[in-house]
This record gives sequence, structure tokens and C-alpha cells, in this order.
Amino acid sequence: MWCVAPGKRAPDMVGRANQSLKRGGGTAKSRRVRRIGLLGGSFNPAHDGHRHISLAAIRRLGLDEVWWLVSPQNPLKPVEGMSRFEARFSSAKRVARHPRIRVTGFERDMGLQYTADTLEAIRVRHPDCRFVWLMGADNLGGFHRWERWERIAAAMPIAVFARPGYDLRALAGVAAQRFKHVRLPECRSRTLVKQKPPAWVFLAIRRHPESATRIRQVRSGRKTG
Ligand SMILES: Nc1ncnc2c1ncn2[C@@H]1O[C@H](COP(=O)(O)OP(=O)(O)OP(=O)(O)O)[C@@H](O)[C@H]1O
Ligand SMILES: O=C(O)c1ccc[n+]([C@@H]2O[C@H](COP(=O)([O-])O)[C@@H](O)[C@H]2O)c1
Repeated sequence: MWCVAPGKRAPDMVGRANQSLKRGGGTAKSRRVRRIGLLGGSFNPAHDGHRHISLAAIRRLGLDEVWWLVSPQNPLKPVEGMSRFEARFSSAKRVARHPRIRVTGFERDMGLQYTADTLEAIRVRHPDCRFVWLMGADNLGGFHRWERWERIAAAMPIAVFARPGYDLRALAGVAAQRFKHVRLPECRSRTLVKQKPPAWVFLAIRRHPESATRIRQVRSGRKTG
């Protein structure tokens, strides 16, 4: 598994993927495909809401691991107010604290910014894994503004997590409507990882109120107050 620390260049990813394919001793047939959830985020900073949806994803989707992809810069968010990558990466490492959550700088190390490109690169480098894209309901609401969003939906199944204040609008939004015919009922969420994309599920998990915006507001209030 790659997990590149900030400041270091990514090692030869294909070589690594090949190495991990060789590990374990079993025959290619006997090795089980790993099921991985990908949580892309600004993590400006990371917080317990990220951890909450990651653990829910492991449990509800039957995943082996969740990989946090710390974004160098969300193309739709202003650069102003975005902390340095290293600070956001460190906050993610501090918050993750779980053996099945990995924090990665994949996009920064590969020089990628758009999710469509990231998913393509990850799938090429990890042919031994099945992936699910994870996101909160707020991101589903604006998903149709992402670069090549329909390609993203065609690349891997998507799990959307309930978030206070966003669910109804997201489910009535452009992306949810465009793909309503391939929405799985929640009771089939464990089969999502095996579905041929496009396929998605909305998970009405216990809603977690935390947001990075709130944390930044509290911090800036402390500085000025
Ligand atoms: N409390 C939460 N409940 C559900 N999903 C969440 C929650 N917090 C973050 N997410 C999801 O995690 C991913 C990364 O989120 P991000 O790092 O942007 O945090 P954020 O709290 O949404 O940040 P900001 O307030 O700066 O927009 C996104 O898909 C987002 O929807
Ligand atoms: O590719 C895009 O056009 C795009 C537009 C908006 C957001 N994203 C990705 O969505 C993920 C969540 O972003 P954020 O800032 O809400 O945490 C993160 O991986 C971003 O790179 C991607």
C-alpha cells in the first residue's frame, strides 16, 4: 500500500502495486480483491465528521479500508483560506487514528487536481482493488459542477453519506436525478462495491454536525477575540 509522506516524491507506483500483488504467498486465484473506499477532501482541517463517515463506510459497505486523499486544492474552492497541504495532511493523520483508515498524498504526489484523473490513475495502479468513491451529501448537491462528473460516476460506484442540512436538496439535485435509475436501496449497500458503475447509494447514517468551516470560524474568532 502506498502512503506517501508530504515532501517525498511518490515511489514507482506501478512497481509498488506489482509488489503488493506478489505479496501474500497465495495464488492469484486465492487472493481476495481488496475493497477500498476513497474519501477525497480538503481536510482544512480534518475532523471527526470525516472519521465518522469513514467508519460507517467500512461497516455499511463491507470495506477493508478507507483511503483519505488529501486534495492539493479543490478546483471549486478559493485558494484563499486554504491551509498549506502539509498542515492539512498532518491534521488528517492526527484525526484518522484507525488501522483501517490510510491518509495519502496521492494527488499531490502525482500532480493531480481533478477527481476524474485521480480515479483513473488509482485504478491503473491498483488493479488488485475494487474502489468506491465516498462523499457527504453536500458534495452530491454540487457534483454536476465537477469536471467530467459523469465520467467519475462511470468509473466507480459512489456512496453518499447523510449530512445535516444537505440531504433533501442533494437528493433532488441534478446528479441524483441524472442517476436515479442506478440508485441502490440502502438495504443493498453491501453489494455496492461489486456493482458495475454507474451505481450509487445514499446512506442515512447518524448525522454528524462537524464541519471544517465551523472549526476555522472558531479558530479565527479566538485569534481576533
Ligand atoms: N459531518 C460530515 N458529514 C458527512 N460528510 C462529511 C462531513 N464532514 C465532511 N464530510 C465529507 O467529507 C469529504 C471531505 O470534506 P471536507 O474536507 O471538505 O470537510 P468539510 O467539513 O466539508 O469542509 P468545509 O466546511 O471547509 O467545506 C466531503 O465529501 C464531505 O462531504
Ligand atoms: O474534480 C473536480 O472537478 C472536483 C470538484 C470539487 C471537488 N472535487 C473533489 O471532491 C473532494 C471533496 O472536496 P472538498 O473540498 O469538499 O473536501 C476532493 O477530493 C476534491 O478534489 C473535485
